[in-house]
Amino acid sequence: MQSTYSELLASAKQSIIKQCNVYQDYPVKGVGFLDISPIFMSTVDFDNVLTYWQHRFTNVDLVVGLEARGFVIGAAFAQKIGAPFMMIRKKGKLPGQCISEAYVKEYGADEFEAQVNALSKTSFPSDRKVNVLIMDDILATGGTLCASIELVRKLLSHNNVKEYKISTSLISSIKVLRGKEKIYEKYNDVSIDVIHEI
Ligand SMILES: O=P(O)(O)OC[C@H]1O[C@H](OP(=O)(O)OP(=O)(O)O)[C@H](O)[C@@H]1O
Ligand SMILES: Nc1ncnc2[nH]cnc12
Repeated sequence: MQSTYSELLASAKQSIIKQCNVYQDYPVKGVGFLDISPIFMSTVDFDNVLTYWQHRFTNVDLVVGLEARGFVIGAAFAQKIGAPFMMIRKKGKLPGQCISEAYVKEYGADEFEAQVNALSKTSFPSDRKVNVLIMDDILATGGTLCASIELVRKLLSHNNVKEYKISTSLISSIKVLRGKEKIYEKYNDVSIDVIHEI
């Protein structure tokens, strides 16, 4: 019998709790690092997460994965739902003309880039809003996600996509760091879906 939405969410949440580990004072003192990588070693647990997302997000026209852990998550989900996948990479990793956004994350500063022509060969629906899903593992301070949203908005504008909805999907978020609030303050039209908030 088909699982309900709440059963799928509960199953995904349990898989994350079961597989993910926290490392104190890594990579720097004061950071509680949430390591989600073990979930990729369990096809059952990883699929629980992907299956929840498959029911949570429909009509996804583009999946965007954030370097590096977001690549694993986003590419797997994009392939599962049959959607195109685009990488947002750290500065200096992408050839050709790029747009960039510098940002600060919980334990340092970084800069994202996206190729200007990344969407040039992709055809999007013209009879409804284009649904873009940005995927990553952790929402901590929100600096990373903010930068990725800015790049996606610029890319969509560059490709004359005027009607779109940007959704974001994370395995986990760290509530005390108020990353969600940072995003909602800057982008009130973006949705944030987190399976397991700690
Ligand atoms: O919410 P924030 O405070 O901005 O931090 C969240 C980001 O930090 C990590 O990326 P990081 O660039 O450290 O690493 P990775 O290359 O290992 O994914 C994580 O994967 C998120 O992308
Ligand atoms: N606490 C944390 N755990 C894992 N990844 C992170 N990226 C930023 N903060 C993090």
